[in-house]
Amino acid sequence: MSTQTTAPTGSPSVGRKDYLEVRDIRVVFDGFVAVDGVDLTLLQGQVHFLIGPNGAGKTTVVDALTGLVKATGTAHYGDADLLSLPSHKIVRAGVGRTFQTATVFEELTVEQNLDIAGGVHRPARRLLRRRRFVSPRVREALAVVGLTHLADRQAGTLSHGQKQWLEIGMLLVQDAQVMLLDEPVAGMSADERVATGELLQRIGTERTVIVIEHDMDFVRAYADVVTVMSAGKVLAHGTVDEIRADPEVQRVYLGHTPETTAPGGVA
Ligand SMILES: Nc1ncnc2c1ncn2[C@@H]1O[C@H](COP(=O)(O)OP(=O)(O)OP(=O)(O)O)[C@@H](O)[C@H]1O
Repeated sequence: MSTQTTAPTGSPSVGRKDYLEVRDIRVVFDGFVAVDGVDLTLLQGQVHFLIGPNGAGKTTVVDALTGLVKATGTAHYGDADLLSLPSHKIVRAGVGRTFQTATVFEELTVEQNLDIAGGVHRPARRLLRRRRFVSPRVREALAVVGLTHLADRQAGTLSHGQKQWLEIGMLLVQDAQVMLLDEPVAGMSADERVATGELLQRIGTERTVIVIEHDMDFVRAYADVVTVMSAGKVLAHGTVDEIRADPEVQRVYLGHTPETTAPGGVA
């Protein structure tokens, strides 16, 4: 298990797509500093968790990396600095995200949702054309997220967990190599959590997966590496055991070790 915090040495970061290097990212809302000089090195092949108390700035970091809020600093991925790109170009660069509330098209089937998500790489005129076959990419995504048997089901009828898996499937068909997932297991049943953790591990072997999470049992079970944020800054970074042993982390969690904290309070 690696807790590397710097980019791999020996080759320049430009052009490399096996890690995302965030340096000195800063987001200010009307004078309020929500993210205050955050550095992150997110390596391919690891499931990376971002935890921290409510309001720590976790979602704002993800919003900045996906073009939803303006930020200063840099976020190098391949040839691109994500902070200088509009959202649609960030998607095309291979970076995708999910939201706390699933954003699937409820009236369409699971397969149609996946097909539309794959459209980010298809010309508009072909997007409008009705497809008579299931593309291999959609078929593979259905299998990876375990929704093959529900391909023809209307997305609005899926369970909360199944919608989250559909969203992850949509990132797969977009060929997102960096996936930023905002509290994917919130509201899931115990079985769905296990299935989701295993899914993250499967897809994380070949991608860079970053998960914002409050559920410490889930973090402990599936994290390769954890970054703790507090008040807009990175407080600690390491394995789950290293994080739990960190006195600063314990202090921020109001005198508790993170795993004793009630869900919905501090992560
Ligand atoms: N659009 C905005 N305008 C003003 N303030 C904002 C905006 N978005 C977030 N904030 C503030 O920035 C801070 C960080 O919020 P953020 O949602 O990133 O925290 P978080 O760590 O994701 O919290 P949670 O775990 O509760 O989702 C909070 O104080 C929040 O109120």
